[in-house]
Amino acid sequence: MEFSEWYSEILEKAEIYDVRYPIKGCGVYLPYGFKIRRYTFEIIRDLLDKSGHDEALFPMLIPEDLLAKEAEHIKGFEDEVYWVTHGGKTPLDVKLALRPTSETPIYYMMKLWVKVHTDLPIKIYQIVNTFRYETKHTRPLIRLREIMTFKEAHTAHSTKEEAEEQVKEAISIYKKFFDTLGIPYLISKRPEWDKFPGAEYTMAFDTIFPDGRTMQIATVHNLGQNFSKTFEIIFETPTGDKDYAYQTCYGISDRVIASIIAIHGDEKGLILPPIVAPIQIVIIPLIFKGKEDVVMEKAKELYEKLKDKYRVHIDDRDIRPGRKFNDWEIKGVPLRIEIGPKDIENGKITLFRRDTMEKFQVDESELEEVIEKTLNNIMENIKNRAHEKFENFITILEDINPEEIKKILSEKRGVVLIPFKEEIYNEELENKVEATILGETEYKGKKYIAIAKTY
Ligand SMILES: Nc1ncnc2c1ncn2[C@@H]1O[C@H](COS(=O)(=O)NC(=O)[C@@H](N)CS)[C@@H](O)[C@H]1O
Repeated sequence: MEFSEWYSEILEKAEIYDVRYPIKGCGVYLPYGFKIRRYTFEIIRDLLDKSGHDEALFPMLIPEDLLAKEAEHIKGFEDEVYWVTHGGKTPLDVKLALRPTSETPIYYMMKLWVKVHTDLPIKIYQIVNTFRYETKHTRPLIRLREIMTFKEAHTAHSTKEEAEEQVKEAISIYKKFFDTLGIPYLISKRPEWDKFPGAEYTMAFDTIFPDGRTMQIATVHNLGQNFSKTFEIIFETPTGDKDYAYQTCYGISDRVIASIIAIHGDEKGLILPPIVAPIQIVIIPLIFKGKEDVVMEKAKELYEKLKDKYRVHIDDRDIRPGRKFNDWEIKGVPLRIEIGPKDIENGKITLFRRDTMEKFQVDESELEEVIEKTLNNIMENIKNRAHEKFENFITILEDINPEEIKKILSEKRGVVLIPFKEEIYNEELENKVEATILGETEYKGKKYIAIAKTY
């Protein structure tokens, strides 16, 4: 089945997301999908909190003059901003933008907070919805008009060096985040013509979807003093001089959820990394006539034993076991316990792991140890599989050959790496190869220009 068809179907069949909301580019997180989102963003919250960031919350509405303050920024977003023009029947004297991203409201406030160098650094983030009137093809969780899970971090520093260090810290935080989820990535410095509006430079994480196209799943921007000069975020230095703050910002969105689904799934459905699985272990009682009680009793006993350590669920619906197996395989539940009368007699437990679809038996006495090992092994296995597929999508060429690059990108797809050469690194290279220049990247110790067809 073609990837985008598989992707749309799995969102519905695994009850993750409902696209039928009556606004294009907007959709609904169903409870199962919402839990995946919650566990996923708990990981990034934890990483940010443990590296000195504080979570905050800013208004969604931005007055027109504020949004337009930084020339590059508004130029980059003016075609994508949603405007509020009325309060009820009353026309507003100042149009209000629905935040496409929150540099302007946050930096307006930072001006009020920052006076002396000891007020710095500021390292805050928020996880909110943002709005972009995307004109390209919208896709659920991939290209939204209401970006429902937009984690944006914004920092301000008293030296250029510290801001540079912050960019490095943000990159390492995202590396840990995607490594924890088993999502492979290539880190590139975006070309000048494709950096974030108002930034000095943009570092981006791109992954490769099953259809061979790349997806930008995170970005880190060094803003220099562009915004602090516009917003007058001025501080007194230790020597009593005045200087403008040095800033960075970095963001991820629902695309992380889309990547978990797309990269780890198989033809059967989702395969969820245990760390984000709403149900990590599902217990299926195999009910045989006259043995209902003994089986249910054992199922409940196992549930009690596991429930404090794992997210475990007993599927006691009155339907055939095969139906239950199918439902939970589609939903990507990493581990299944099947419990029937014969097993109980022999003190055995049958386990099924979703990633390899293999069934195996263990003595009840070793169940907990085997569960812990198997869940860890599932994570390792799906991460290795994802990296293998990712590496297979990368083609290194000795030199630039537009025809060969076009051929690779239309047949094999993925990312083409050509040795970095300043003289060819410009916008017309994109036209020559009829693809996107992701940027300059380090790959296995060498510097390349990365080229791909992207989402
Ligand atoms: N329309 C969209 N739908 C879903 N995700 C999006 C959309 N537009 C951007 N993103 C994701 O949001 C991330 C951050 O967006 S951004 O424009 O690159 N950067 C910012 O807005 C900066 N303020 C850092 S938060 C992108 O890397 C991309 O992964």
